[in-house]
Amino acid sequence: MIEVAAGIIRRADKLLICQRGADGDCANLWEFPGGKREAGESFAQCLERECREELGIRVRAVRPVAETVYTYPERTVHLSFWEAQWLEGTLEKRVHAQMVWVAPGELGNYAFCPADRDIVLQLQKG
Ligand SMILES: Nc1nc2c([nH]c(=O)n2[C@H]2C[C@H](O)[C@@H](COP(=O)(O)OP(=O)(O)OP(=O)(O)O)O2)c(=O)[nH]1
Repeated sequence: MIEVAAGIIRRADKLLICQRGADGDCANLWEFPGGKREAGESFAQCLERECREELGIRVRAVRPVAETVYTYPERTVHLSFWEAQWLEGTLEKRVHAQMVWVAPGELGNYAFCPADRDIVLQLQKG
């Protein structure tokens, strides 16, 4: 099972969502930024590292908000979603096709990774 941490990062009542690139898993679909946990890392440390590496920002993982296990045709992922606080840095589009801030009510306009269905529904409720 692949373990992944993903962050719910808020700014002025909006959430940061990112579109995955055209190659690889969940190509072109939207996600919450994060990535695969490495050996010896907690989910919180993983999220903080991935945000540094992939977005160029420093965040603090504040609290876990949801857990999902989802089986794609090729693999099963265990996703740990965390509320994260932006500490410093400016967003840099290093790996994603797009990064946008959206109001929770607008999340339905984006095609998310299938594993994100429940967290998206939860966030839409506010
Ligand atoms: N980051 C993230 N990944 C998600 C979400 N939903 C979802 O199904 N995934 C899946 C897509 C991928 O199969 C996996 C994350 O792996 P990844 O390829 O982004 O991880 P990574 O940044 O560590 O990449 P790499 O080093 O393996 O290239 O989790 C989500 O909301 N955020």
